[in-house]
Amino acid sequence: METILELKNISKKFKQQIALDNVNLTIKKGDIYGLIGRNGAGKTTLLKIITSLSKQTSGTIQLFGSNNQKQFINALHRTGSVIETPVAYDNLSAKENLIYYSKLRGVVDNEDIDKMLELVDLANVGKKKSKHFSLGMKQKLGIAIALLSKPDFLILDEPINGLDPIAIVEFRELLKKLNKELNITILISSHILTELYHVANRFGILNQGTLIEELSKEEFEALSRHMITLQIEDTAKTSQLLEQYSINDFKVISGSEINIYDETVEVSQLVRLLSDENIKINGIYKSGVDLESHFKSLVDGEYNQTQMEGF
Ligand SMILES: Nc1ncnc2c1ncn2[C@@H]1O[C@H](COP(=O)(O)OP(=O)(O)OP(=O)(O)O)[C@@H](O)[C@H]1O
Repeated sequence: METILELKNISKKFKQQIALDNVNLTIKKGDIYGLIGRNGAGKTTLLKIITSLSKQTSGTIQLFGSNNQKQFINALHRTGSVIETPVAYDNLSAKENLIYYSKLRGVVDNEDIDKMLELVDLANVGKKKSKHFSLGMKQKLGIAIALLSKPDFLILDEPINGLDPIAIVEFRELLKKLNKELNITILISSHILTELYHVANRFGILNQGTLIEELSKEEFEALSRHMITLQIEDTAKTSQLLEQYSINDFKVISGSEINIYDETVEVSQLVRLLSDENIKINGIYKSGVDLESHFKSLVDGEYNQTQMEGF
């Protein structure tokens, strides 16, 4: 899969303050990459560096495989972004804003503008000035402006911030549509993990300027699953027994431990099964980690694993 963005050892210092510390990150074509971090983690600084609004103190950026400054600038033309302040003009309507920006960028095509308004669901707002738009509408207009030059890569800084729940759902649908139908790779930041969880396929967790973890959606899903951990002496016999009782969603972790992910299985049922077969149980407990807890554990060093039953 083509690499769209590769950051190598990106660092940024503001006088004595280190805002980014050796960030390495790769985004592949087709990704919706969620960059998660608390306020002040360095998200905006990183996105500004990628889009050349700010210069890194050290490290390299490859955008669409660029190997020099000229190629990087060309690659930037394939990138659209909405970072920090909304760019729309308050006294212009959605359509007038798009006409203004398309003229500015030399890409005037009224048909395209109408399509764009339709795409972001602003086709019916008529002459309403953008200063009277809701936050969600302003965000959509910002995206429409960024899409005017038909980018292959879209960078959005906290676009979900402050939206109401319905606007969040609509916004996620829009991002999925851009990704699936227009093949746009997306980098999106947020300080709320669950906001990105439903839309992104890969995640990077930024904490105090350091990218502390990169995870795929599947890895996150595996983490958030609830499970029963069995500590027994005979994992082979236990595995056979589980299968015999159609409990197939389990994993042998070591010679003495099995994790069972099937949420319909009860601890008491397992104890009975194993006792009937004279399999010695050294320990059995239920555990689970939700996403926000995992995020918190990474940034705070606390791990919210609950031991509910054990002996
Ligand atoms: N121009 C600047 N001068 C000095 N320090 C800065 C500047 N821009 C950012 N910083 C500092 O760098 C750190 C990272 O800031 P940044 O805005 O990138 O974080 P963020 O993750 O985007 O946070 P938020 O979610 O609050 O926008 C912060 O400590 C911030 O104070």
